[in-house]
Order: sequence, then structure tokens, then C-alpha cells
Amino acid sequence: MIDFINVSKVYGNGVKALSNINIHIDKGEFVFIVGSSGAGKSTLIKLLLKEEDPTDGKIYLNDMDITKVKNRRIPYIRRNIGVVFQDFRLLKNKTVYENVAFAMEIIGSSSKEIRRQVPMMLSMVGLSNKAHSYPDQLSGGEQQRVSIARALVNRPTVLIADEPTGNLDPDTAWEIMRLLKEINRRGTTVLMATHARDIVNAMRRRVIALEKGRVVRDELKGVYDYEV
Ligand SMILES: Nc1ncnc2c1ncn2[C@@H]1O[C@H](COP(=O)(O)OP(=O)(O)OP(=O)(O)O)[C@@H](O)[C@H]1O
Repeated sequence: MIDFINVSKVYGNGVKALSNINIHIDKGEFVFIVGSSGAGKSTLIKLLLKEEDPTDGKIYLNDMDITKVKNRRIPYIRRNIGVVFQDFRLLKNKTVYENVAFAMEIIGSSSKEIRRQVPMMLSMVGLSNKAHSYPDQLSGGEQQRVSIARALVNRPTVLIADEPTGNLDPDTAWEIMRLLKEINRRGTTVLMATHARDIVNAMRRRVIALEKGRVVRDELKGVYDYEV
């Protein structure tokens, strides 16, 4: 489903962010991407979203070589990948309902589909009762739930979560992890970049560790790091 084959990325200023990356991820996997600051996690995500192009190598998403995809087809790729961020990135002047609906409007869904799909997603993330609230009336955990509903409303095959618990207290972080686990159980592939050692160690899922742009560890039921 996702393949990085001999992928390298050198930025314009000469920084080598990724060196000869080879990763294969199957449909339905839950994968943590770990590594210290600057290891290349965000670059990996940007390549998948086609916000950046690799300097070398090929990247496949659902059997499509996205390094060859023309610009006009980029929206199609992005529709197949939902993304959530540490800072939620909700639209402040829109309600919870409108934030989620907006993701459907921009890809041209009908208002009938929107009226059907948005309440379903809000119910899945446990926020039906907050549909008409604005983001600044919600807790951090609730805002992250809205951003997860928005990321999934167009039914992507992959959910990318870039440090999704970074702004949350430990209890709220675990609520978000339970939600991500449930989403994964229902079939969505989840890729989560994180510094949250406790979460990674407790979940025992696949862990891909990056160091200076290289994969230094790729383990099923892995841990955040090994004590030395
Ligand atoms: N747009 C850019 N132009 C030049 N260099 C960049 C750019 N983006 C990232 N880099 C560099 O590439 C390397 C990898 O950065 P990246 O953001 O992928 O790391 P990261 O693992 O996501 O770090 P963090 O945990 O801090 O988010 C770093 O040396 C960084 O300075």
C-alpha cells in the first residue's frame, strides 16, 4: 500500500534530510515513526503528501508511483490520505460541523452526502453534542477529535498523524490513542510520527526509527528506544 524505494531527499540548501529509505507498509498496519528532532520524520510525511518531491527513488501509494503524478492529480492523492497535526489547524470562524463539512465541500461532495456523512463522523469521535461549538470553545482533546473527524470524512485509506498528542495532557493523549486504535481496527492504515515514548512503549506496534535521515530500526511490536 505504501512503498518507499531507495528514497533520498536533499533540500535546496544542501541538507540531506533522508538517505536511501526503504519502507514497505501494508494496508491496515499501525506504524510509529520515531527519531530525534531533525531525524527526517516530517520530511517523510511531506513526501507522502507530495508537498515535497524526493531527490531520488520512488514512492508508491496504492500501487501508484506518486513521484510521477502530474500536479493536477495531486488532490486525488491527498484525498486518499487524511492528516492530523499537533496544533489541530481548525478554522476558528467555523463551527465543529462546518470544519468537518468544509473538507467535503472542497472536493465537491453533494450537500446530501455532507448532511449524511458529517454527523456520522462527529458521532464516531464522540462529539455529536458539540457540533455547533467553535474551536476556541473546546478543550485540546476535543479539538483534536474534530481534526480527526475532518481527516477521515472523505474516507481516506491512510491516516497520517504528525505528533497528534504533542499538545495534550497524558490522559487526553490516551483518549486520542484509543480513538486512533479504533480507527485502525476498522481498517484505516495509521502512520504516526511521535516523540511520545510512553505511548509507543505501551502500544507495542510496528516502530520505524529514523536517525540522521536513515532507517536505523524497523520492528514489529517495537519500543521507542533501547536503554544503553
Ligand atoms: N524546507 C527545508 N529546507 C531545508 N532544510 C530542511 C527543510 N525542512 C527540513 N529541513 C532539514 O531536514 C532535516 C530533517 O528535518 P525534519 O523536519 O524532516 O525532521 P523531524 O524528524 O520531523 O524533526 P522534528 O521532530 O523536530 O519535527 C533537518 O536537518 C532540517 O533542518
